[in-house]
Amino acid sequence: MASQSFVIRSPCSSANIGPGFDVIGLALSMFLELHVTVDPPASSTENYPLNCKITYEGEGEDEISLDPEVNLITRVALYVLRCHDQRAFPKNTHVHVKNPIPLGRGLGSSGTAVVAGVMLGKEVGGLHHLTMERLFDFILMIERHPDNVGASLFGGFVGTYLKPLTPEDTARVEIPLSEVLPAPQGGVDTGDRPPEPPVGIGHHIKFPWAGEIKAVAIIPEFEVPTAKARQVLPAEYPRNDVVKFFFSFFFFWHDTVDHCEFNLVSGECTA
Ligand SMILES: Nc1ncnc2c1ncn2[C@@H]1O[C@H](COP(=O)(O)OP(=O)(O)O)[C@@H](O)[C@H]1O
Ligand SMILES: N[C@@H](CCOP(=O)(O)O)C(=O)O
Repeated sequence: MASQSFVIRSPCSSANIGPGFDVIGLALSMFLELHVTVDPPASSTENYPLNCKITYEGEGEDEISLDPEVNLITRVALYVLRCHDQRAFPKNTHVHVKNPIPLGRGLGSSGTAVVAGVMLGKEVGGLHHLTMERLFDFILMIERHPDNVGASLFGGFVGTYLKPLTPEDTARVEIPLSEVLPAPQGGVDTGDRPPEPPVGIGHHIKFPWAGEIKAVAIIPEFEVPTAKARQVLPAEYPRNDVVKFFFSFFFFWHDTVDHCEFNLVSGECTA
């Protein structure tokens, strides 16, 4: 393999927008960047686990692991690689992460990292046949709320939902995350092939965004993990609240989506 270098940029996102809970996401113009070099000549004497050296600057630099078996980005890349019978990164892979996105504060940093991870797996693995839709399947095996990841992958203002799966596929995707992402194993590779995603887990629709509306993010000085934030939500909602929800969706749609004709049959949205 010839040496190569490239940059992957993945935008952060805001989700749970208004009434679009777990459905609508918006990509924002702040990007996680992976500066990747793959330099296979045998000249290097350095040996990194799984052939991958990670360096990191920016938000989270004191807490994010540089071990490729632990780091979320490289674990996701390894998931994609191992589904294609590549057990490790190509020799002498260097991933330099530049991250301006605050962690655990509502800008979808984990979804952005997962999207960057599948892109990394695709590029270093030479897996050029993987379409954006197929990459979405891999992402949805890891992150089951499609809104943030849909926006980070496809860009812009995006509606997403998970498609109903057959009972067999439902059984296949209901698997612990640890069986999808290679767990830290102290350098021992079990050789297991991880479960591949069924085809077409999710669907997305791109909406035209009304250009007059600008996004302003207010970032708190404390972190709240998304999983913990969700625990305060009630399991059921009174009917009045549900009616208000649909009402607000109607106005949200009218005000936010610029001149969009939504075709309920095709799922297409045309400006
Ligand atoms: N650039 C990154 N590299 C590695 N892991 C990351 C990165 N960004 C986020 N993560 C992981 O995602 C976690 C934050 O996820 P989460 O609680 O869902 O918050 P957010 O709303 O920012 O997505 C971090 O604690 C870290 O484990
Ligand atoms: N619907 C998503 C929204 C989470 O947003 P985040 O920015 O806090 O990651 C989910 O619950 O995962």
